[in-house]
This record gives sequence, C-alpha cells and structure tokens, in this order.
Amino acid sequence: MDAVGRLKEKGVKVIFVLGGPGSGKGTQCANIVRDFGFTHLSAGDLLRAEIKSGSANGTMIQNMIKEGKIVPSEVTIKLLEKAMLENGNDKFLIDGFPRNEENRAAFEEVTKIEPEFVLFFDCSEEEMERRLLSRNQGRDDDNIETIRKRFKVFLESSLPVIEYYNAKNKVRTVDAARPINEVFESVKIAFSSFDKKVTTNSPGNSSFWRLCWQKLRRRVPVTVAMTASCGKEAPKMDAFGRGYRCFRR
Ligand SMILES: Nc1ncnc2c1ncn2[C@@H]1O[C@H](COP(=O)(O)OP(=O)(O)OP(=O)(O)O)[C@@H](O)[C@H]1O
Ligand SMILES: Nc1ccn([C@H]2C[C@H](O)[C@@H](COP(=O)(O)O)O2)c(=O)n1
Repeated sequence: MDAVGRLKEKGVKVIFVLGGPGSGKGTQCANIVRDFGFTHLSAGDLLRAEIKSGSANGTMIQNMIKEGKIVPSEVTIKLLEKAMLENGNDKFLIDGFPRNEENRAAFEEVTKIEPEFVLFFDCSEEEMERRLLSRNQGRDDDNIETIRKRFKVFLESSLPVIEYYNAKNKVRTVDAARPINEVFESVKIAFSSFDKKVTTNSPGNSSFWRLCWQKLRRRVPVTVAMTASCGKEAPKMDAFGRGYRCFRR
C-alpha cells in the first residue's frame, strides 16, 4: 500500500499550528502533547534533523533556513509523511507548516489530508523579536538579520495560508502575547471544543460575532476565551506592520 493509503488506514488527524517566528508554537505544543495526547511534529525540527543527518538535501536546506526562506514542499512533506507513518499515534500537531500556499496545496494533494483546524498564535513582531533574541538555543536563524527576513516571509507567504483556512472557518486564534500559562488556558479552550465538536460561542452564532464587532469598535478587549472558541478571523484593527493583532491592550 502507498503512503496515502497507509495514512488513510491509520485515520490520521492533523492540526496545523501556525504563527509568526517566536510566537510560542513549540512551547504550547509541548503543553498540548502533555494534556491532549497528540504527537508534535515541527517542520523546522524535521528539517534541522535532516541537515544533521548529512543527507543529500542537507546543504540546500541549511542555506535556505539561514536566508529565512521556505524549503521546497516536496522535501518537507516527505519528512512529515514519514514521521506520521513511523509514529504509533494517529493525532498530530504539525507545527510551522504549511508556511506558504505551495506547502498547503502540495500537502493536500499528496497526503489527501485536511486539517481538523488551524491553531493560530497571534503575537506582535516586537514581542516575537524579543523572544527570539533571547531564545539562546544556538539556532543559526535567531539573529536579527534572519529574523527580519523570517517576519517578511511570514507576512507575505504564511498569513495568506491562515486567511485561506479562515475562509473555511477552520482557524482558532489565540492571543499569544501573554504569559505562557495564560496562553495555554486559551489553547485548552480551543481543544476542548475540538473534542466535543461544540462551542459555547459557535462560529455560526451571528449574535456572538456581532457582539465581538461592537466591542472591537469601542476598543473593548474581546476576551481570549471568545476569540479562541469562536474560530473566526479576528478583525484586523491593528493589522500589518505591527503583527496581526485584532486589538490593542
Ligand atoms: N508566552 C510566552 N511568553 C514569553 N516567552 C515565551 C512565551 N512563549 C514562548 N516563549 C519563549 O519564546 C521563545 C520562542 O518560543 P518558541 O520556540 O515556542 O516559538 P516558536 O513559535 O516555536 O518559534 P519558531 O517558529 O521560531 O520555531 C522561547 O525561548 C520560549 O521559551
Ligand atoms: N514548512 C516549513 C517550515 C520551516 N521551514 C524552514 C524555514 C524556517 O525559517 C525554518 C525554521 O522553522 P521554525 O523552526 O521556525 O518553524 O525552517 C521551511 O522551509 N518550511
């Protein structure tokens, strides 16, 4: 049986975890693994492991990561597919993928998998830059020059992917600019509605969404619980340039 058949047979469920560089995707994925039984697959980690393994693609991947560029989809998808097939679990958090339209379309085409939902960590560039510069994990790309390139790629190539899934009502947005524990409280809300397939303020609830809009227009912060569970696009009151935040605190 081919890889697609085996993934289908396994009944693989996928959640894409997206957000700017340093928004806290990896940190929160560790919490989700602990509490919700998912396996965490970081596209960036898989690519870095490929460099270390000395594979034929290693040098190309290394150069692209140093430049903040996105590695061709076929390389990343092969690594993700292999990791999902080799793992006994059937629930995966795919962190940092899809990073652009090519990643997204190729993944669907090759694996025939649609994500259950997309967990989007919303954080300002200032905060992400602060975090990346103090991450201290010896990453080649955590220097100010590459960080700026990664932000540009995020805005130009990754946000359209989030918008694509948003149009399909598949995005659950979390305000990621708060302390780790507070962010996780919102993540838990996003996941509890996944398990139960019910949300208190469901995306289809137009009066709820109208209330969100009214609050945003008056600059009253919409609570994270609402944002996380409604699963709809947060209106862009403070978009581009300073990140993708829907309101100022
Ligand atoms: N809510 C938070 N508040 C403060 N620091 C945080 C928070 N979340 C994560 N961090 C720290 O910020 C840094 C980046 O976090 P993390 O590696 O989880 O981000 P990421 O989105 O996975 O980044 P990348 O896309 O570059 O891999 C880490 O040093 C982490 O400890
Ligand atoms: N789908 C992906 C994911 C990652 N990369 C490359 C480019 C990124 O800057 C780098 C680090 O990823 P991170 O660990 O920050 O998620 O890896 C890619 O090309 N394609």
